[in-house]
Amino acid sequence: MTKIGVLGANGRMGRVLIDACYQHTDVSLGFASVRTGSSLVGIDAGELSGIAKQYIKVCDAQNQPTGIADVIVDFTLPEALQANIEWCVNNKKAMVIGTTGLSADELAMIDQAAKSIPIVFAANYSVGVNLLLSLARQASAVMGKDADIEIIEAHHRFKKDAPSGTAVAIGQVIADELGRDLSKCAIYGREGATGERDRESIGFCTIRAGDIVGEHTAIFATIGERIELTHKASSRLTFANGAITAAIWVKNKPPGLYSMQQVLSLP
Ligand SMILES: NC(=O)C1=CN([C@@H]2O[C@H](COP(=O)(O)OP(=O)(O)OC[C@H]3O[C@@H](n4cnc5c(N)ncnc54)[C@H](OP(=O)(O)O)[C@@H]3O)[C@@H](O)[C@H]2O)C=CC1
Ligand SMILES: O=C(O)C1=N[C@H](C(=O)O)C[C@H](O)C1
Repeated sequence: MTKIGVLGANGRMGRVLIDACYQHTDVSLGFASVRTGSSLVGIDAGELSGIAKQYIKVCDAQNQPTGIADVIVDFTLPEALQANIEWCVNNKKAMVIGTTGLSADELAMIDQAAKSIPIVFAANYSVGVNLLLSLARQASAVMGKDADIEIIEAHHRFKKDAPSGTAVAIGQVIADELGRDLSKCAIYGREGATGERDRESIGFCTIRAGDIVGEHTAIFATIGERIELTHKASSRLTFANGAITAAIWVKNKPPGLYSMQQVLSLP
């Protein structure tokens, strides 16, 4: 049995993660924490999640129990990352991190922490998106040199970062396969007299609307044909279930930084 500590328990993902812990037979919820000073401290984690009572009181992020959870699952926001990582390193806890929109410094923080604790870090924990990453790599190898490559993503109106972490991860896989530097070839939206398309660029297009859970398409278009790889998530449980799979996998791993592709043994 793997005991999970859920951070950011009041978030869209936090609440679904509590539900996923309840549904999985081989994990259980160790604790669930919320932002320091939140009025939700003390309420039942199950009630917060909208499921049956769990008889676990939501705790304050600065008062998390150190002896209960084996793996900490962090789907919060970039500003919470440093404190979350410090707590896990100090208490020798494995981590599953799903937060996106991280800066270079924050990514370096994860790299540094992974020297002392095992961490799975992925922009997307769904099986389908991780398969799409492998397919995008394959499509790049076969037709990437000739194709115009565009990545389109759509998410709910509440999302705070753009393009999505998943879109960036797809772009990175493609750029790596083609030997391009994503920071130089990425184009984030177009407007006005843009001129003809630069053949080496990788375009990103972002849609924010309503309650879209998460959709990604990678287009490889030549003159005469195109391939479109599309993934559509229709439930956040997809991400939460993937994070639980990662938590079980990483529990007894040595310190290091692991990907969801490794968790799923994808090529
Ligand atoms: N990797 C993946 O598969 C997926 C990743 N994500 C990513 O996960 C993250 C969370 O998404 P989502 O749940 O929709 O976002 P929400 O805004 O709904 O949740 C974020 C949670 O983090 C908490 N939080 C923010 N700052 C702090 C802080 N300083 N200390 C403690 N808690 C804090 C918020 O607390 P409060 O409620 O008090 O504001 C909130 O509960 C995003 O980065 C998103 O992109 C999302 C889905 C899948
Ligand atoms: O914020 C979200 O909701 C999601 N964020 C992740 C991302 O930025 O890629 C993953 C998923 O698409 C949902």
